[in-house]
Amino acid sequence: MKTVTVSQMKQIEKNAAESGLSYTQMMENAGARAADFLLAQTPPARSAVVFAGKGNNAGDGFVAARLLKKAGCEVTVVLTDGLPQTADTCRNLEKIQAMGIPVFDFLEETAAVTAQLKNACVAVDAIYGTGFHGALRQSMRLVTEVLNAGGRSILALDMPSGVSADTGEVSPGAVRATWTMAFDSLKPAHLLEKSIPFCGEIVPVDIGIPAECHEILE
Ligand SMILES: NC(=O)C1=CN([C@@H]2O[C@H](COP(=O)(O)OP(=O)(O)OC[C@H]3O[C@@H](n4cnc5c(N)ncnc54)[C@H](OP(=O)(O)O)[C@@H]3O)[C@@H](O)[C@H]2O)[C@@H](O)CC1
Ligand SMILES: [K+]
Repeated sequence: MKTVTVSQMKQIEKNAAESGLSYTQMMENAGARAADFLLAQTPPARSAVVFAGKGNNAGDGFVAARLLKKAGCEVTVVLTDGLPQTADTCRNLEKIQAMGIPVFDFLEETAAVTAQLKNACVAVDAIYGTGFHGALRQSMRLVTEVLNAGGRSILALDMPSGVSADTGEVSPGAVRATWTMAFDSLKPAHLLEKSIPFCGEIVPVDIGIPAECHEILE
């Protein structure tokens, strides 16, 4: 798997979209790989709490939540940043709501979230992916503190939230993942000394982007 910057990744996704693989399908594939991974653990995940932000990273998390639920896993979703801001992510939130998956708002229902997390086998970090920049806000650090507490396994989607993909800069309060699933390509932060401890084990996954869409890198 190659290493690409965030802007190169955007170009690769654009090439994929132009070649017929929609952004919606890429999100579906990313979330499906995450669900498959958790179900393939020994023992398979029986309960999961998915922490979701407002960008496309959250959309991947909603897809994973839906597919985990379909496979019989008990799933709860926690919105950490209010309602989603991208069309695909909104559509995927609607789907999980239609399935009856409980959706909590972290700020309004912190106690309920903490209780759900206590009983969960695994947490999924779908707060920020490659779109993260700067530092985690103080209010978000309360979220990541709860997520990081308790010694439960954490699967970070694409990036642990609070880590900048291009530079590996780690914001105070960043998520400390057990595994980080790298979608399509590695990002610099997956390989940098300062961010590696926050990524845990890197799990590279194919989200269906054809090889020729990477030709900008040749
Ligand atoms: N392209 C695709 O279709 C595919 C993408 N995929 C997935 O999407 C991910 C990238 O998605 P994304 O570009 O939407 O960015 P994401 O990481 O969700 O976050 C953006 C949001 O966070 C916000 N924000 C950032 N920093 C912040 C801060 N310090 N404090 C507060 N807010 C902050 C930012 O706000 P803004 O910068 O606009 O102020 C914006 O609202 C990628 O990693 C992969 O998982 C896959 O599904 C495959 C198909
Ligand atoms: K993430």
